[in-house]
Amino acid sequence: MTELLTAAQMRAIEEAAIASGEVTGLELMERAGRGVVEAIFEEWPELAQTSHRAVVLCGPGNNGGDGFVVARLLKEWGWEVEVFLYGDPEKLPPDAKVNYERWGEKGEVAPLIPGSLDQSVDRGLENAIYKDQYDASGTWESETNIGQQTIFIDALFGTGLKRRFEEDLLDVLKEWGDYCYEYAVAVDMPSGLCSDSGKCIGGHWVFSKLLVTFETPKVGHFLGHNMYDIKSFKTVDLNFHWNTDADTVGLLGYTDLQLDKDGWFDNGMQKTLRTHKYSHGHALIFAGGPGKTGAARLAARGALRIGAGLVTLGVPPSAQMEVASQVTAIMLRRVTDGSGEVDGLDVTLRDDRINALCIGPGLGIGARGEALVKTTLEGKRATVLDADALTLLAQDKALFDCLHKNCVLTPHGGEFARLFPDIAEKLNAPATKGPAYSKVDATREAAKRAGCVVLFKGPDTVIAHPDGRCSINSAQYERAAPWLATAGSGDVLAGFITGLLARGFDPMRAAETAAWLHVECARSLGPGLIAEDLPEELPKVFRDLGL
Ligand SMILES: NC(=O)C1=CN([C@@H]2O[C@H](COP(=O)(O)OP(=O)(O)OC[C@H]3O[C@@H](n4cnc5c(N)ncnc54)[C@H](O)[C@@H]3O)[C@@H](O)[C@H]2O)[C@@H](O)CC1
Ligand SMILES: [K+]
Repeated sequence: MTELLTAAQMRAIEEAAIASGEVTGLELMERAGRGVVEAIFEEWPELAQTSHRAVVLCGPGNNGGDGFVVARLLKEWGWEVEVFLYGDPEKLPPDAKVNYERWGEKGEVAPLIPGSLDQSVDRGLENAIYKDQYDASGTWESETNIGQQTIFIDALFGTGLKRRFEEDLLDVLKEWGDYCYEYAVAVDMPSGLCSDSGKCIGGHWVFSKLLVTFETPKVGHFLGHNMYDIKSFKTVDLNFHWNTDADTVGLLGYTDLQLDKDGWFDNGMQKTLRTHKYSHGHALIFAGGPGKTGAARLAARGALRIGAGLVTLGVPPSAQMEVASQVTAIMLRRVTDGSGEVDGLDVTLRDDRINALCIGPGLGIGARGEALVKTTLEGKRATVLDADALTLLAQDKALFDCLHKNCVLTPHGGEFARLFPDIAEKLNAPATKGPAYSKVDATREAAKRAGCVVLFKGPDTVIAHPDGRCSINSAQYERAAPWLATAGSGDVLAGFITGLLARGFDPMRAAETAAWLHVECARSLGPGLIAEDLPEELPKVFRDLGL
């Protein structure tokens, strides 16, 4: 799994490498700056053809130091380079100071103060390529795109951002935001955003198209939704040895899922020629009353498609006809209440082959729902609790206390806030200091309190285990799938997790694998997706994965 680091963890591994004598800080900075230049040419090969103009904004720390290296290397390529420094050059840290001086042999450094960017843009316009012409329809087009010859490098702040910007810097950055750039690069972080949480600490942040980070991405790169302007994300290898005992966060990727070509999934419950449907578990998913059964049916379809051997919908008698008219491969069983000889859940659960349950989608928050959640939790079987079940847990502390290690909670933001109001308050408080409390911190704290796996949904889904293990399933950058935010998509996710639990996955791995496949289905299908499509796309995704 790609390990995502916090600023403190990154600093620790860098300091260890320097202390071991393997590399100097100056060499790391040189590799970082060179990496940025290479990433620029890789991203925009057209820029390597001729010389261009670069505007580099350097900050008061080592991020600024990287900026001076980039400026020097671009100058050596024959580019026209303007460098601005925010802060006192005498106070630069040692390696940044060396690179400030090296740049000083090639060009000037202007202070970054309000107005300086406007003047720089004016200078750029003197050489602008004006495109005045008739377009195909005969309309006069006039376009002046400063981005056509200027590349902007944001090396103001990286992992060391600590507090809100002073007003003078805010003025400068608002000036920056007035222009639309075709070529804009964030060095390590978009300045203003926290590298641990992705939150805006500075009061404003710098927009870019390309983000270049170093050695391994930071946790904050994959949290929140502030980095929507970044179209491309690159990681430069700084080439030093490190490993860390710290609790790092994993970024989920295909190779982490141990999907196995011969057996679908390498988990001891593979689908092979020797197995039959009872080898792959039996999932029970509860439906709500009439007119509310769609959510559970979506979950059931998801559980079946992801490979549960059998899936049964537990329905109240009033909804039996509705559900029966809609399902075929999925079975149906009357479950009227938590207990009772006629249609009681306790009777259904006498069947030990039912090894995974899903409760919540469309369940309702009335007495039946509450009784079913209670009996479900008492059974201690692998269980996904979603939607209305989460509301019921939030309302009843005694019910919440019944959660056990085989549970998976799948809240979205609103449900999370109901279940863990104090944690959500910390998470949603305006960030004023770095590093800020993050969605990773919040999900870890929630998992510990609940004593089970918590999957906190979003384009930055965070999955945490009570023992501290944590991963992010990102639907950002090249995995962006905004069309996944559609009614019922969460029900399908709950069904995917349930299906994998039925197949014997442990709760953490079931949640991680399901979340990753859920995004893959959305990416495979593309815009126009509705929740019903997600389970139906799984066979294609499996096939594309070579399963
Ligand atoms: N960790 C690594 O392995 C490497 C880090 N490098 C670079 O070094 C960066 C981290 O350097 P630093 O720790 O010096 O951190 P930064 O350069 O991000 O900024 C720290 C400086 O900014 C000041 N500061 C923080 N918030 C401020 C605010 N709101 N207003 C004004 N000043 C503020 C701090 O007092 C400090 O002087 C990384 O992001 C990366 O760009 C690279 O040079 C190479 C290797
Ligand atoms: K930056």
